[in-house]
Amino acid sequence: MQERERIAVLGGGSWATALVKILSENGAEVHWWLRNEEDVQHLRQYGHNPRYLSGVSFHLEQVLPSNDIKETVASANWVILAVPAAFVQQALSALDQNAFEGKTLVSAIKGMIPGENILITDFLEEHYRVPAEHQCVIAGPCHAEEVALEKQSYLTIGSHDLTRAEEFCGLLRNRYVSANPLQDIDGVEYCAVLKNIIALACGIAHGLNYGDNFQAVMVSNAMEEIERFLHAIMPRPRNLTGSAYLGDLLVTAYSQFSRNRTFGNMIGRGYTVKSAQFEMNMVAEGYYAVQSINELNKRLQVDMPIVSAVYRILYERISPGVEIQILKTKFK
Ligand SMILES: NC(=O)c1ccc[n+]([C@@H]2O[C@H](COP(=O)([O-])OP(=O)(O)OC[C@H]3O[C@@H](n4cnc5c(N)ncnc54)[C@H](O)[C@@H]3O)[C@@H](O)[C@H]2O)c1
Ligand SMILES: O=P(O)(O)OC[C@H](O)CO
Repeated sequence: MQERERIAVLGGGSWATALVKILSENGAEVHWWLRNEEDVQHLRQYGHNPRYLSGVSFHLEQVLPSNDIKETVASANWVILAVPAAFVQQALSALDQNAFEGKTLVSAIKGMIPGENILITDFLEEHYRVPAEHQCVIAGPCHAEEVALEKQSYLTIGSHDLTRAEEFCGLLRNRYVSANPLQDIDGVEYCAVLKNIIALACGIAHGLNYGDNFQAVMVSNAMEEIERFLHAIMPRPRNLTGSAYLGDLLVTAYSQFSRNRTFGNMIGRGYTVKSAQFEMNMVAEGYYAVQSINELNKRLQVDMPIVSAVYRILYERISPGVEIQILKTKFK
C-alpha cells in the first residue's frame, strides 16, 4: 500500500483552511498548526475551524490540529506556509534554523516580509537555509470561500524545480481544482503582491463611487504597471495574460470575496486605516505590501502611478479623492 503524504499546514485563516480541505480530501495526512489554542480545541472537538470557513468539516483521523509548531513541522515532508506575510517571522520564531532541512517548503502567501521587503521564498532561503529548488509557491486566482463551496478553481504551482511543482500539483488536483506547474516562481510571487495593491485601488475607487468603466481602465493600466515592475526586478519572457498573473489580478479586483478590495472600499468611503482593519476579521495583504514595493521602487524607479497613489493614501494620509483625481488624468 502506498504511504500517505504527510503535509504540514501553518496558519489558521481562510486559505489554510481551504488548503487543508483540498489536501486531506485527497488522502494526505495533514498536520495543521494554528496559533490559537481554543481553535485547536474546537477543531478537535467539532471538526471545523470556528473562525474561518466554519462550514467545512474535517475528518480528524486525517487532519491533526496542533498548537505545537515544532512538532507539526517535524511530522511532515511538505510544509505549507499560509499565515499573512506580516506575521511570518513571529509565527516561525519558535523554530530553529534547521527546522526545514530535507523538506519542501510551499508558500501560499501573497505578500512580502515587511521591513526586510523581501519575498517569502527569499526569506526562507536567507533565514532558514531552504534552497530555492526546495521551494514552491501557490499562485493563481483562487478564493478560499469558493474552494469551500467546491467551485471550479485553477492553481499554478511555481518552482525552479518543475518536477517538484508537478508533484505538488498532484496533491492538489481533484474534481474542482486544476493545478499546473510553472517555472517563473519569482514572477508569480511578485505579481501576487502587486495585484493586492491594485485591488485596494479598485476598492478605493468603488468606495468613491467610480463605476465599472473606470475600474476596467484602472485594471488595464495596472497590468502595464505590473509588467514594468516585473521587467525591472526580474526580467524573463513570461505570458502575463496567464491565469497566475492577469487571472489573479482580475479575481481580486472584481470578486465580492476579495479582502483587499473590501479594505480599499472602506478607505474610499472614509474609514481610517485602523477602523477598516478593526472591522475586517481578515487581513488585506496589500496594506503591508504597498510599503515594501514603495521602498523597493526607490531603487528601481519604475513608473507606478497606482501603487504610488495607494501608498500616499494609506501612509501619508492624502485624501483618496485627490489621488484618484490625479490618476484619472494619467490613465489612457
Ligand atoms: N483567502 C484566500 O482566498 C487566499 C487565497 C490565496 C492566497 N491567500 C494568502 O494566504 C495568506 C493567509 O491569508 P488568509 O486569507 O488565510 O487570512 P485571513 O484573512 O482569512 O485570516 C487572517 C489570518 O491572520 C491571522 N492573524 C491575524 N492577526 C494575527 C497576528 N497578530 N499574528 C498572527 N496571525 C494573525 C489569523 O489568525 C488568520 O490566520 C495571505 O498571504 C493571503 O494573501 C489567501
Ligand atoms: O482577493 P483577496 O484580496 O482576498 O486575495 C485572495 C487571493 O489572493 C485571490 O487569489
